[in-house]
Amino acid sequence: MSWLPPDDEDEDVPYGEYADHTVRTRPNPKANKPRTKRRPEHTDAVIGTITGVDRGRYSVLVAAGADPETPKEHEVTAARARELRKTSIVTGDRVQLVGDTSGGEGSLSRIVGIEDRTTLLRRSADDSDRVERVMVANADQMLIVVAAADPEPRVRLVDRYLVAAYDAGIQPLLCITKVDLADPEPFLEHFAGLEVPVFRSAMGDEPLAAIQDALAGQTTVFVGHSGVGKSTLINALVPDADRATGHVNMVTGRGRHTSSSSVALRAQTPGRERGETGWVIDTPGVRSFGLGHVTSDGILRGFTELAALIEACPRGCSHQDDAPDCELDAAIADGRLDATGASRVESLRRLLK
Ligand SMILES: Nc1nc2c(ncn2[C@@H]2O[C@H](COP(=O)(O)OP(=O)(O)OP(=O)(O)O)[C@@H](O)[C@H]2O)c(=O)[nH]1
Ligand SMILES: [Zn+2]
Repeated sequence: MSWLPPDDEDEDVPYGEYADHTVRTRPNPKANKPRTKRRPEHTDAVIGTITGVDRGRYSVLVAAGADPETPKEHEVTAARARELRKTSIVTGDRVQLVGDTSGGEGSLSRIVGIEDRTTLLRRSADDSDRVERVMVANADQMLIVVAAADPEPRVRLVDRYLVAAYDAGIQPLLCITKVDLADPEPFLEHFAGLEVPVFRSAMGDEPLAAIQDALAGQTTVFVGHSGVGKSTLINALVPDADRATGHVNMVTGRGRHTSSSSVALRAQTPGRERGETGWVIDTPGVRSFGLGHVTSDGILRGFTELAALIEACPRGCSHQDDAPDCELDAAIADGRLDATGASRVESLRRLLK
Protein backbone atom coordinates (compact mmCIF):
# COMPACT_ATOMS: atom_id res chain seq x y z
CA MET A 1 0.00 0.00 0.00
CA SER A 2 2.65 2.46 -1.04
CA TRP A 3 0.10 5.22 -1.43
CA LEU A 4 -0.69 5.32 2.25
CA PRO A 5 2.28 7.17 3.72
CA PRO A 6 1.87 8.80 7.12
CA ASP A 7 1.53 12.25 5.61
CA ASP A 8 2.74 15.36 7.31
CA GLU A 9 0.26 17.94 8.48
CA ASP A 10 -0.34 20.14 5.50
CA GLU A 11 -0.01 23.34 7.48
CA ASP A 12 3.64 22.57 7.97
CA VAL A 13 4.47 22.29 4.32
CA PRO A 14 5.84 25.58 3.07
CA TYR A 15 4.11 26.19 -0.20
CA GLY A 16 6.79 28.44 -1.61
CA GLU A 17 9.41 25.76 -1.85
CA TYR A 18 7.30 23.61 -4.07
CA ALA A 19 5.40 26.16 -6.02
CA ASP A 20 5.88 26.77 -9.69
CA HIS A 21 8.72 29.25 -9.64
CA THR A 22 7.48 31.29 -12.54
CA VAL A 23 4.50 32.19 -10.37
CA ARG A 24 6.60 33.52 -7.56
CA THR A 25 9.14 35.50 -9.51
CA ARG A 26 6.86 37.00 -12.13
CA PRO A 27 3.70 38.00 -10.34
CA ASN A 28 0.79 38.65 -12.62
CA PRO A 29 -0.27 42.23 -11.93
CA LYS A 30 -3.88 41.65 -12.91
CA ALA A 31 -4.64 38.70 -10.72
CA ASN A 32 -3.13 36.47 -8.15
CA LYS A 33 -3.94 33.02 -9.31
CA PRO A 34 -1.07 30.75 -8.52
CA ARG A 35 -0.99 27.69 -10.66
CA THR A 36 -0.77 24.28 -9.19
CA LYS A 37 1.32 21.62 -10.80
CA ARG A 38 -0.46 19.66 -13.44
CA ARG A 39 -0.22 15.95 -12.96
CA PRO A 40 -0.42 13.36 -15.68
CA GLU A 41 -4.00 13.03 -16.80
CA HIS A 42 -6.09 10.48 -14.97
CA THR A 43 -8.96 10.27 -17.35
CA ASP A 44 -11.13 8.33 -14.94
CA ALA A 45 -10.50 10.71 -12.03
CA VAL A 46 -13.46 12.03 -10.09
CA ILE A 47 -13.38 15.70 -9.06
CA GLY A 48 -14.17 16.59 -5.46
CA THR A 49 -13.69 19.51 -3.09
CA ILE A 50 -11.63 19.35 0.09
CA THR A 51 -13.77 20.17 3.14
CA GLY A 52 -11.23 19.36 5.82
CA VAL A 53 -7.85 17.85 6.55
CA ASP A 54 -6.88 15.84 9.57
CA ARG A 55 -3.52 14.15 10.02
CA GLY A 56 -2.97 13.44 6.38
CA ARG A 57 -6.53 12.33 5.71
CA TYR A 58 -8.68 14.57 3.55
CA SER A 59 -12.44 14.85 3.63
CA VAL A 60 -13.55 15.37 0.06
CA LEU A 61 -17.06 16.21 -1.05
CA VAL A 62 -18.05 14.77 -4.41
CA ALA A 63 -20.99 16.62 -5.91
CA ALA A 64 -24.07 14.91 -7.25
CA GLY A 65 -23.36 13.59 -10.73
CA ALA A 66 -19.59 13.97 -10.51
CA ASP A 67 -18.96 10.28 -9.85
CA PRO A 68 -20.63 7.92 -12.35
CA GLU A 69 -20.38 4.98 -9.92
CA THR A 70 -21.99 6.88 -7.03
CA PRO A 71 -24.19 9.57 -8.56
CA LYS A 72 -25.46 11.01 -5.27
CA GLU A 73 -23.47 13.69 -3.48
CA HIS A 74 -21.16 11.90 -1.08
CA GLU A 75 -18.14 12.38 1.11
CA VAL A 76 -14.93 10.50 0.47
CA THR A 77 -11.90 10.07 2.69
CA ALA A 78 -8.68 10.35 0.72
CA ALA A 79 -4.92 10.36 1.06
CA ARG A 80 -2.42 12.10 -1.17
CA ALA A 81 -0.69 10.09 -3.83
CA ARG A 82 3.00 9.72 -3.11
CA GLU A 83 4.01 12.10 -5.87
CA LEU A 84 1.97 14.85 -4.20
CA ARG A 85 3.66 14.29 -0.85
CA LYS A 86 5.29 17.71 -0.92
CA THR A 87 2.35 19.59 -2.37
CA SER A 88 0.04 21.52 -0.11
CA ILE A 89 -3.56 20.49 -0.48
CA VAL A 90 -5.92 22.64 1.55
CA THR A 91 -9.58 23.16 2.30
CA GLY A 92 -11.34 24.49 -0.76
CA ASP A 93 -9.04 22.74 -3.20
CA ARG A 94 -10.67 20.88 -6.04
CA VAL A 95 -8.87 17.58 -6.44
CA GLN A 96 -8.76 14.60 -8.77
CA LEU A 97 -9.58 11.33 -7.03
CA VAL A 98 -8.93 7.78 -8.14
CA GLY A 99 -9.41 4.40 -6.50
CA ASP A 100 -12.34 3.77 -4.19
CA THR A 101 -14.43 6.92 -4.39
CA SER A 102 -17.56 5.26 -3.01
CA GLY A 103 -17.17 6.87 0.38
CA GLY A 104 -18.15 3.55 1.96
CA GLU A 105 -17.19 2.61 5.50
CA GLY A 106 -13.40 2.32 5.76
CA SER A 107 -12.83 3.19 2.11
CA LEU A 108 -9.89 5.33 1.15
CA SER A 109 -9.46 7.16 -2.12
CA ARG A 110 -6.32 8.69 -3.57
CA ILE A 111 -5.73 12.29 -4.60
CA VAL A 112 -3.73 12.34 -7.80
CA GLY A 113 -3.97 15.98 -8.83
CA ILE A 114 -5.17 19.46 -7.96
CA GLU A 115 -7.29 21.59 -10.26
CA ASP A 116 -6.12 25.15 -10.95
CA ARG A 117 -6.99 27.46 -8.09
CA THR A 118 -8.96 30.66 -8.56
CA THR A 119 -7.57 32.19 -5.36
CA LEU A 120 -5.15 31.13 -2.68
CA LEU A 121 -5.12 32.61 0.82
CA ARG A 122 -1.66 32.51 2.29
CA ARG A 123 0.15 33.59 5.38
CA SER A 124 3.69 33.48 6.65
CA ALA A 125 4.76 32.66 10.19
CA ASP A 126 5.64 36.30 10.77
CA ASP A 127 6.33 39.43 8.76
CA SER A 128 10.02 38.70 8.27
CA ASP A 129 9.30 35.21 6.99
CA ARG A 130 9.00 35.07 3.22
CA VAL A 131 7.99 31.43 3.21
CA GLU A 132 4.27 31.31 2.74
CA ARG A 133 1.87 28.68 3.96
CA VAL A 134 -1.30 28.04 2.08
CA MET A 135 -4.44 28.26 4.17
CA VAL A 136 -7.48 28.07 1.93
CA ALA A 137 -7.98 27.64 -1.81
CA ASN A 138 -10.70 28.98 -4.09
CA ALA A 139 -12.37 31.34 -1.60
CA ASP A 140 -14.35 34.14 -3.24
CA GLN A 141 -14.76 36.26 -0.12
CA MET A 142 -13.23 36.80 3.30
CA LEU A 143 -15.52 37.71 6.20
CA ILE A 144 -13.39 39.52 8.75
CA VAL A 145 -14.98 39.16 12.18
CA VAL A 146 -14.01 41.80 14.72
CA ALA A 147 -15.66 42.69 18.05
CA ALA A 148 -16.70 46.23 18.97
CA ALA A 149 -15.34 45.42 22.43
CA ASP A 150 -14.01 42.47 24.44
CA PRO A 151 -11.55 42.01 22.84
CA GLU A 152 -10.92 45.65 21.94
CA PRO A 153 -10.88 46.09 18.14
CA ARG A 154 -7.58 46.95 16.52
CA VAL A 155 -7.40 48.75 13.19
CA ARG A 156 -4.04 47.23 12.40
CA LEU A 157 -5.32 43.68 12.73
CA VAL A 158 -8.21 44.33 10.35
CA ASP A 159 -5.77 46.04 7.99
CA ARG A 160 -3.70 42.87 7.97
CA TYR A 161 -6.67 40.73 7.02
CA LEU A 162 -7.55 43.22 4.29
CA VAL A 163 -4.04 43.05 2.90
CA ALA A 164 -4.16 39.25 2.85
CA ALA A 165 -7.53 39.33 1.09
CA TYR A 166 -6.52 41.87 -1.54
CA ASP A 167 -3.27 40.03 -2.15
CA ALA A 168 -5.20 36.80 -2.69
CA GLY A 169 -7.75 38.46 -4.97
CA ILE A 170 -10.51 37.77 -2.44
CA GLN A 171 -13.34 40.24 -1.76
CA PRO A 172 -13.30 41.32 1.91
CA LEU A 173 -16.44 41.73 4.03
CA LEU A 174 -16.47 43.03 7.60
CA CYS A 175 -18.65 41.79 10.45
CA ILE A 176 -18.44 43.74 13.68
CA THR A 177 -19.84 41.75 16.61
CA LYS A 178 -20.82 42.69 20.17
CA VAL A 179 -22.34 46.01 19.10
CA ASP A 180 -24.48 45.53 22.24
CA LEU A 181 -21.32 46.22 24.24
CA ALA A 182 -19.93 49.28 22.47
CA ASP A 183 -20.67 51.72 19.66
CA PRO A 184 -18.80 50.34 16.63
CA GLU A 185 -19.03 53.46 14.48
CA PRO A 186 -15.82 55.25 15.56
CA PHE A 187 -13.88 52.08 14.75
CA LEU A 188 -15.69 51.57 11.45
CA GLU A 189 -14.75 55.11 10.38
CA HIS A 190 -11.27 53.80 9.62
CA PHE A 191 -12.63 51.60 6.86
CA ALA A 192 -15.27 53.93 5.47
CA GLY A 193 -13.36 54.66 2.29
CA LEU A 194 -12.82 51.04 1.35
CA GLU A 195 -16.31 50.18 0.21
CA VAL A 196 -16.15 46.95 2.18
CA PRO A 197 -19.64 45.70 3.06
CA VAL A 198 -20.18 45.87 6.83
CA PHE A 199 -22.48 43.75 9.03
CA ARG A 200 -23.25 44.75 12.61
CA SER A 201 -24.02 41.93 14.99
CA ALA A 202 -25.23 41.70 18.59
CA MET A 203 -25.80 38.69 20.83
CA GLY A 204 -29.14 37.17 19.86
CA ASP A 205 -29.55 39.79 17.13
CA GLU A 206 -27.21 38.55 14.44
CA PRO A 207 -27.86 39.94 10.94
CA LEU A 208 -28.23 36.43 9.56
CA ALA A 209 -30.40 37.28 6.56
CA ALA A 210 -27.97 39.93 5.35
CA ILE A 211 -24.99 37.65 5.83
CA GLN A 212 -26.81 34.82 4.03
CA ASP A 213 -27.41 37.19 1.11
CA ALA A 214 -23.65 37.64 0.90
CA LEU A 215 -22.83 33.94 1.36
CA ALA A 216 -25.22 32.60 -1.27
CA GLY A 217 -23.43 30.82 -4.08
CA GLN A 218 -20.03 31.90 -2.78
CA THR A 219 -17.18 30.40 -0.79
CA THR A 220 -16.42 32.67 2.15
CA VAL A 221 -13.52 32.23 4.52
CA PHE A 222 -14.19 33.51 8.06
CA VAL A 223 -11.23 34.99 9.91
CA GLY A 224 -11.01 36.68 13.28
CA HIS A 225 -9.13 36.94 16.52
CA SER A 226 -10.06 34.46 19.24
CA GLY A 227 -13.05 35.54 21.31
CA VAL A 228 -14.65 37.88 18.80
CA GLY A 229 -17.68 35.62 18.34
CA LYS A 230 -16.78 33.85 15.12
CA SER A 231 -18.03 30.48 16.40
CA THR A 232 -21.27 32.05 17.64
CA LEU A 233 -21.83 33.44 14.16
CA ILE A 234 -20.96 30.20 12.38
CA ASN A 235 -23.27 28.20 14.67
CA ALA A 236 -26.11 30.53 13.82
CA LEU A 237 -25.41 30.26 10.08
CA VAL A 238 -24.65 26.52 9.96
CA PRO A 239 -26.74 24.80 12.64
CA ASP A 240 -26.42 21.34 11.03
CA ALA A 241 -22.81 21.46 10.03
CA ASP A 242 -21.85 18.06 11.37
CA ARG A 243 -24.34 16.47 9.04
CA ALA A 244 -22.99 18.36 6.08
CA THR A 245 -19.39 17.41 6.72
CA GLY A 246 -20.04 13.99 8.22
CA HIS A 247 -17.68 14.69 11.08
CA VAL A 248 -18.24 15.34 14.73
CA ASN A 249 -16.51 18.33 16.27
CA MET A 250 -16.37 20.26 13.05
CA VAL A 251 -19.31 22.49 13.77
CA THR A 252 -18.33 24.90 16.46
CA GLY A 253 -14.59 24.90 16.38
CA ARG A 254 -14.89 24.04 20.06
CA GLY A 255 -13.91 20.63 21.29
CA ARG A 256 -12.06 20.11 18.07
CA HIS A 257 -9.05 17.91 18.52
CA THR A 258 -5.56 19.12 17.78
CA SER A 259 -5.98 19.66 14.06
CA SER A 260 -5.71 23.34 13.24
CA SER A 261 -6.73 23.08 9.63
CA SER A 262 -9.66 24.88 8.11
CA VAL A 263 -13.04 23.25 7.52
CA ALA A 264 -15.69 23.96 4.93
CA LEU A 265 -19.28 24.05 6.16
CA ARG A 266 -22.40 24.41 4.07
CA ALA A 267 -24.66 27.30 5.01
CA GLN A 268 -28.27 27.31 3.84
CA THR A 269 -29.19 30.47 1.97
CA PRO A 270 -32.77 29.68 0.94
CA GLY A 271 -34.39 31.62 -1.84
CA ARG A 272 -31.28 33.54 -2.82
CA GLU A 273 -30.80 34.15 -6.51
CA ARG A 274 -27.07 33.44 -6.39
CA GLY A 275 -27.64 30.03 -4.80
CA GLU A 276 -29.56 28.10 -2.17
CA THR A 277 -26.35 27.42 -0.24
CA GLY A 278 -22.95 28.94 0.32
CA TRP A 279 -19.71 27.56 1.71
CA VAL A 280 -18.32 28.90 4.94
CA ILE A 281 -14.70 28.09 5.63
CA ASP A 282 -13.76 28.34 9.27
CA THR A 283 -10.11 28.93 10.06
CA PRO A 284 -9.50 27.90 13.65
CA GLY A 285 -6.18 28.12 15.38
CA VAL A 286 -4.62 30.77 13.18
CA ARG A 287 -2.68 32.74 15.75
CA SER A 288 -0.41 34.72 13.55
CA PHE A 289 -1.18 36.16 10.19
CA GLY A 290 2.25 37.03 8.88
CA LEU A 291 2.38 39.03 5.68
CA GLY A 292 6.03 38.53 4.87
CA HIS A 293 5.12 37.18 1.42
CA VAL A 294 2.90 40.11 0.41
CA THR A 295 4.18 42.75 -2.00
CA SER A 296 2.77 46.24 -2.61
CA ASP A 297 1.54 44.97 -5.97
CA GLY A 298 -0.55 42.47 -4.04
CA ILE A 299 -2.09 45.21 -1.90
CA LEU A 300 -2.77 47.38 -4.95
CA ARG A 301 -5.02 44.65 -6.32
CA GLY A 302 -7.65 45.94 -3.93
CA PHE A 303 -7.30 49.47 -5.31
CA THR A 304 -7.41 49.15 -9.08
CA GLU A 305 -8.42 52.78 -9.71
CA LEU A 306 -5.51 54.04 -7.58
CA ALA A 307 -3.13 51.55 -9.17
CA ALA A 308 -3.88 53.20 -12.52
CA LEU A 309 -3.01 56.65 -11.15
CA ILE A 310 0.18 55.44 -9.54
CA GLU A 311 1.56 54.56 -12.97
CA ALA A 312 2.28 58.28 -13.33
CA CYS A 313 4.26 58.52 -10.07
CA PRO A 314 8.00 59.24 -10.09
CA ARG A 315 10.18 56.13 -10.17
CA GLY A 316 10.51 54.55 -6.73
CA CYS A 317 7.65 56.60 -5.26
CA SER A 318 6.59 55.31 -1.84
CA HIS A 319 3.09 56.79 -2.39
CA GLN A 320 3.12 57.97 1.23
CA ASP A 321 2.09 61.43 2.51
CA ASP A 322 5.63 62.70 2.38
CA ALA A 323 6.48 61.29 -1.05
CA PRO A 324 7.41 64.14 -3.40
CA ASP A 325 5.15 64.45 -6.49
CA CYS A 326 3.07 61.40 -5.67
CA GLU A 327 0.31 61.22 -8.27
CA LEU A 328 -2.21 60.35 -5.57
CA ASP A 329 -1.79 63.82 -4.00
CA ALA A 330 -2.04 65.44 -7.43
CA ALA A 331 -5.27 63.55 -8.16
CA ILE A 332 -6.81 64.65 -4.86
CA ALA A 333 -5.73 68.25 -5.47
CA ASP A 334 -7.16 68.49 -8.99
CA GLY A 335 -10.39 66.66 -8.20
CA ARG A 336 -9.78 63.45 -10.15
CA LEU A 337 -10.31 61.80 -6.75
CA ASP A 338 -13.33 62.88 -4.72
CA ALA A 339 -13.75 62.61 -0.95
CA THR A 340 -14.26 58.85 -1.16
CA GLY A 341 -11.18 58.56 -3.35
CA ALA A 342 -9.16 60.59 -0.87
CA SER A 343 -10.30 58.33 1.93
CA ARG A 344 -9.27 55.30 -0.08
CA VAL A 345 -5.84 56.86 -0.58
CA GLU A 346 -5.58 57.19 3.19
CA SER A 347 -6.46 53.51 3.60
CA LEU A 348 -4.06 52.42 0.90
CA ARG A 349 -1.25 54.40 2.52
CA ARG A 350 -1.98 52.74 5.85
CA LEU A 351 -1.91 49.28 4.28
CA LEU A 352 1.30 49.96 2.36
CA LYS A 353 3.16 50.99 5.55
N1 LIG B 1 -22.17 40.57 24.26
C1 LIG B 1 -21.92 39.80 23.22
N2 LIG B 1 -21.22 38.65 23.39
C2 LIG B 1 -20.98 37.88 22.32
C3 LIG B 1 -21.42 38.24 21.02
N3 LIG B 1 -21.01 37.28 20.16
C4 LIG B 1 -20.34 36.38 20.90
N4 LIG B 1 -20.31 36.72 22.19
C5 LIG B 1 -19.66 36.01 23.32
O1 LIG B 1 -18.25 36.14 23.16
C6 LIG B 1 -17.59 34.95 23.60
C7 LIG B 1 -16.70 34.41 22.50
O2 LIG B 1 -17.52 33.96 21.45
P1 LIG B 1 -17.08 32.77 20.47
O3 LIG B 1 -18.14 32.63 19.45
O4 LIG B 1 -16.67 31.57 21.23
O5 LIG B 1 -15.80 33.46 19.86
P2 LIG B 1 -14.75 32.92 18.79
O6 LIG B 1 -14.42 34.07 17.93
O7 LIG B 1 -15.23 31.72 18.13
O8 LIG B 1 -13.53 32.60 19.70
P3 LIG B 1 -12.67 31.26 19.77
O9 LIG B 1 -13.64 30.18 20.10
O10 LIG B 1 -11.69 31.55 20.87
O11 LIG B 1 -12.03 31.14 18.43
C8 LIG B 1 -18.69 33.98 24.01
O12 LIG B 1 -18.83 34.04 25.40
C9 LIG B 1 -19.91 34.53 23.30
O13 LIG B 1 -21.10 34.21 24.00
C10 LIG B 1 -22.17 39.47 20.88
O14 LIG B 1 -22.59 39.87 19.78
N5 LIG B 1 -22.36 40.19 21.99
ZN1 LIG C 1 3.13 57.75 -5.60
